[in-house]
Amino acid sequence: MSHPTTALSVNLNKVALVRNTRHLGIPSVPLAAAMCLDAGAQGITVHPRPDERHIRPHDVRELSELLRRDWPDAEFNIEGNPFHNLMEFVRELRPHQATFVPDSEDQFTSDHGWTFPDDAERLRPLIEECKALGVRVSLFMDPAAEMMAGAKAVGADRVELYTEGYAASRGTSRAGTVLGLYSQAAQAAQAAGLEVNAGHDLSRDNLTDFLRAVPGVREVSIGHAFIADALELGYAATTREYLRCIEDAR
Ligand SMILES: CC(=O)[C@@H](O)[C@H](O)COP(=O)(O)O
Ligand SMILES: NCC(=O)COP(=O)(O)O
Repeated sequence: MSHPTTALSVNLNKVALVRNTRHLGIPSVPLAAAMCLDAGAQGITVHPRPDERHIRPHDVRELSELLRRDWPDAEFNIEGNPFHNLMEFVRELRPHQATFVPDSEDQFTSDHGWTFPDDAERLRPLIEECKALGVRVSLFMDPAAEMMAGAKAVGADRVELYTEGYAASRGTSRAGTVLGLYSQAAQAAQAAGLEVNAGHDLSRDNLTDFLRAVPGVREVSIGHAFIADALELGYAATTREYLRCIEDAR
């Protein structure tokens, strides 16, 4: 049985970060989205952090409108902490997917996932609200196989495996062991009835090996390395390169 291809969702945080360093409106976040989608990306991800260091509320609204109008088959994934500002965007814009991330307001970058059973009861009503609005819920998780049943029990549709640990292990003596943790976590999630996404520090150098080792990943959301590559190659060529990395894993 042929498995669905892993979707590429381009995270545009770092386009907004550069844009915010002048009052000129360039580089354009919507134009970056259009060029990546035109080149074949299946979705767009943003993480509108409360301090607005990069993606700002107007970016989220403009992208939601752009995708609805011009790219109805593309998915819009909004990431954030549901106890901070994420739910306002979910209620207003009803994206295809909300990715719950347990970041503090001033966090340098995302660096850990939810834990179960600790986080279950406070997450449950917000997950129920998202699903009642027709929004798929993905929980940002460390590769902990033992946590996946808890993620399912609280009502999540998907988990997003936090892949910084995988990226950092590449080229070390722990690489095989660490990759095995991700494979086990993905299998445990799928056995529990969850679908699996992945993201953080994925790149052209590490993506194919990850997808070959970790079965059935539905979506990878990639931003930092993608935008760094796009500074050299352009959005369209970079999108094609990442789609090739995904295809090479099939
Ligand atoms: C949740 C995650 O790992 C990333 O999607 C996150 O958006 C990165 O945030 P920064 O781009 O602010 O580092
Ligand atoms: N969820 C991961 C994401 O959207 C982008 O993470 P990164 O590629 O910027 O590390």
